Amino acid sequence: MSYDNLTLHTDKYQINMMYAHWIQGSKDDGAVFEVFFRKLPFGNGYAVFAGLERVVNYIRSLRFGEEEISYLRTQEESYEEAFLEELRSFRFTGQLDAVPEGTVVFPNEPLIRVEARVFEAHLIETALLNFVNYQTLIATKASRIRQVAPGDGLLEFGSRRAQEADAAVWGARAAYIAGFHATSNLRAGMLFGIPTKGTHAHAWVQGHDTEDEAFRKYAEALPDQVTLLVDTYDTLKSGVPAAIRTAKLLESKGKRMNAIRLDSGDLTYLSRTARQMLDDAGLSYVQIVASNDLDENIIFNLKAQGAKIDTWGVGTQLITAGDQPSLGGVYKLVAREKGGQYVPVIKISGNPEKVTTPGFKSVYRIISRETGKAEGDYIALRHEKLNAGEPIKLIDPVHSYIYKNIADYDAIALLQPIFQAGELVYALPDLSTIRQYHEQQLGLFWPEQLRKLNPEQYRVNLSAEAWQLKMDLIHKMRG
Ligand SMILES: Nc1ncnc2c1ncn2[C@@H]1O[C@H](COP(=O)(O)OP(=O)(O)OP(=O)(O)O)[C@@H](O)[C@H]1O
Ligand SMILES: O=P(O)(O)OC[C@H]1O[C@H](OP(=O)(O)OP(=O)(O)O)[C@H](O)[C@@H]1O
Ligand SMILES: O=C(O)c1cccnc1
Repeated sequence: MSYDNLTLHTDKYQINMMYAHWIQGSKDDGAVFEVFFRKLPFGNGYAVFAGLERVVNYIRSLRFGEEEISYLRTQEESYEEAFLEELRSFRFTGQLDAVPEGTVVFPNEPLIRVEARVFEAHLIETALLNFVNYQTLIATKASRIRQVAPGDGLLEFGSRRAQEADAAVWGARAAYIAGFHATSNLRAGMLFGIPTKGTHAHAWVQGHDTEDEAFRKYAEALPDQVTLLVDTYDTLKSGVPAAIRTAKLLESKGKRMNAIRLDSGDLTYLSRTARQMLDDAGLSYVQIVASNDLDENIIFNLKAQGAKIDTWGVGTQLITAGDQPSLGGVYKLVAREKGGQYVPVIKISGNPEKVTTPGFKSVYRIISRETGKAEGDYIALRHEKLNAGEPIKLIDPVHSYIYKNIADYDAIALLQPIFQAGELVYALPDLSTIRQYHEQQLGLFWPEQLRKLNPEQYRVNLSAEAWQLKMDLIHKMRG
């Protein structure tokens, strides 16, 4: 059995719908789907889009092999052999547009747009959402952590607590995009080129007769990498003094110890006292790393309390997005081919926030030329042309009485072509480029929109035409 083929990483209902389209002869009809989420996680004011690289790899390697076909045969008696046969030559032949990874994104705007044969478009829903929901969630969590410790070192330590191996490595990557500096996971480092870092565990200290011996042996083995975990027995009475002795030993060999790590207790008190002890010993260059179930709220509080911590090791709460472990991204049909033309479709809900916005759409970030800041995102129908300089009206999609006119702006198209006619046309940027791009993205927004608590809402707006289409379809379907 191969663990690597993700083609059946889909919900059975997708294959059922593909089969039903195949039966009724509509499998080649075009369909347009959009990926978007409705609500920002963690009460944050923005999200950080991630997951595209995985989506690209997935789309490129979609294949129903012998194993997949044989398995499907056992799962549904109705599936005719000719259908299974058709799957053998299945390839993604459609168009996929997406916002680049690292883009700051908001609710209800298309992050990925898929235009493909309905046969193909159905299959990929589950995997696309799986990748994008998780990675965007973790990048957003990492971004919040970064916001509270902008000048400090941030290490991703989550692998052991992650929801399995894929989450560990793709989560480490998402955290790096959003500003973490390194991961402890070597596979993530190898796969993606993320810098790696590591200290040592309590087991190293427990595995020796004394803390002094443990620290000395460790320092002898890795003299240029010495960060010592000082809380195994008693942080201030034995750990820090033993670390100081080890640092002095290193100094006598012309080396400098990197840091100590605190992993329990009151991190403010311990870090302040340890800082003083290190400074008094002439070791002001030795830094302090802290870990222990940290998240953005604890780090914010520790900093407010005056903790003297240079680097934060963050595991569980980051990699599992502990306070909100899923992003509710969805994949919705917005247009379908009928008689050779695309017609817009809508999904109506009693909850106005959940009514989808129909039609084949584009999304632009409207940047004020005066301030250089983003004024709002603007969703328009594909055929609408934005002529820079011509005033546009930004209408709130739910409350149409909320609008603003804007004239002096630049409009940046957020969706980039990734696949055209099934061919990859996008050069995947390397990770450091994505990270820099994310940093630039943050510069487009005001601090009020980026703050962690009760941020100012950034608006995603509809064009007048897109808004009218939505109203017309609501009235039509309500009949
Ligand atoms: N000064 C502080 N203010 C707020 N939170 C803190 C402070 N110091 C530590 N914390 C956090 O409080 C929690 C304390 O964890 P816990 O109750 O498990 O204690 P511990 O000292 O880690 O004990 P253990 O030895 O079991 O690991 C951790 O999430 C830690 O990051
Ligand atoms: O607390 P997190 O944010 O999840 O960060 C990762 C944790 O993993 C390690 O603890 P663990 O008890 O697993 O092993 P150890 O013996 O190395 O401390 C490390 O010491 C951190 O406390
Ligand atoms: O290197 C470390 O200190 C580390 C790595 C993983 C988890 N906790 C700590």
